[in-house]
Amino acid sequence: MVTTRRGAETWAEAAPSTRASAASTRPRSSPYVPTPLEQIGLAIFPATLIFGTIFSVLSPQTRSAPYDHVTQSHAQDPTMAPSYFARKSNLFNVLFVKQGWGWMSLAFILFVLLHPSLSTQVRRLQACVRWVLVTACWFFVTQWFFGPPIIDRGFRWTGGRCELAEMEVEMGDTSVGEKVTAVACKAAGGKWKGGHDISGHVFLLVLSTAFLMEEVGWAVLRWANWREDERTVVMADGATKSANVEAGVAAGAGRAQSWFGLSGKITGVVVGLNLWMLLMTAIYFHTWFEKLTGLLTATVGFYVVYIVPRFIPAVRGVVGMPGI
Ligand SMILES: CCCCCCCC/C=C\CCCCCCCC(=O)SCCNC(=O)CCNC(=O)[C@H](O)C(C)(C)COP(=O)(O)O
Ligand SMILES: Nc1ncnc2c1ncn2[C@@H]1O[C@H](COP(=O)(O)O)[C@@H](OP(=O)(O)O)[C@H]1O
Repeated sequence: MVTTRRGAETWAEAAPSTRASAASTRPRSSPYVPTPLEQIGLAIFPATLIFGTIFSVLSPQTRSAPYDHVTQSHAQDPTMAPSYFARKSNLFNVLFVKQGWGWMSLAFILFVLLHPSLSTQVRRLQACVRWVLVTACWFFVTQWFFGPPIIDRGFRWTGGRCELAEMEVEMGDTSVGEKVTAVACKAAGGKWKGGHDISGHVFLLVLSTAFLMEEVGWAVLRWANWREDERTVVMADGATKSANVEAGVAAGAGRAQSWFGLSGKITGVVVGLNLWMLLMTAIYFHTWFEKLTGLLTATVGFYVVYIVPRFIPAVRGVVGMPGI
């Protein structure tokens, strides 16, 4: 942990050798795990899921509402649902989460275009490369993975299938059982039943929030030099150094300006709504184990895009690091 703070001017004016030696004398966090500050940010996700799950068990209103394990939800009738947020048709779900990757991407694009900390083309390009990587991760897990997405493949691997609806049985239609995606199954009138259904909502909300926290958080933190960078990286010669040694812009360069800007504030709204909806999913939907696997799947994507580059210089050369 850093014990001293430098003014923007001091840091910017210091000779590179002075900066490098200051960096090398600091106690280091490991490049293989998130920094202590990141750990606090990331702990919000399991804490929200644990709190929501405990709340759902303790709340008399939620406990007494009928729950259907096939649809992963409480009774949807407005008179029986334990809350407006327990209904899949709630506007925050339909307009926000169901288009969640779009909203996150919009906030991110605005930040990349408008925030002065991303002033160079290289920084913008590397931020976009990281967006493409997390988007590919989202796409493979929830939309398509050389056929059905990973969530639907996992459901089938764990014994799930599309169960025939009554009408299809009467009509002798057995093709419904062979549907390999949840969407196709439900559209054909079947029930997507019997397997482990990784929570797509938990996955999407955690990955998109962690992405915005990394991209906007580190950029703003270095821009304002509000707190000194704790990240460390493994160099090509194997030495571990502060990420600052690779920084193109001095920490604190924007100290005198607005730290977040309009785009940073928009990101804050998206992050706030994401966390609220994560809490709602935690309280009203899915089993605790499906929420946990949603969280773990998002954690793998986060680790690959944000931690792996810290200890593999060649990867870092392509994807860069936020704020550096
Ligand atoms: C060799 C092949 C290589 C392929 C490489 C693929 C790389 C993928 C990269 C990009 C492709 C996609 C481009 C995406 C552009 C992004 C723009 C958007 O954001 S799309 C519009 C908004 N749509 C969404 O946000 C949908 C979000 N919803 C979901 O993901 C799901 O509905 C859910 C996870 C919320 C859960 O669904 P549910 O049905 O279970 O409730
Ligand atoms: N916070 C939330 N608000 C409303 N519906 C939610 C929700 N979290 C999950 N759901 C619903 O619960 C089901 C399982 O979600 P997921 O697997 O993505 O976590 C989905 O139903 P539908 O697919 O019928 O819309 C989804 O819409």
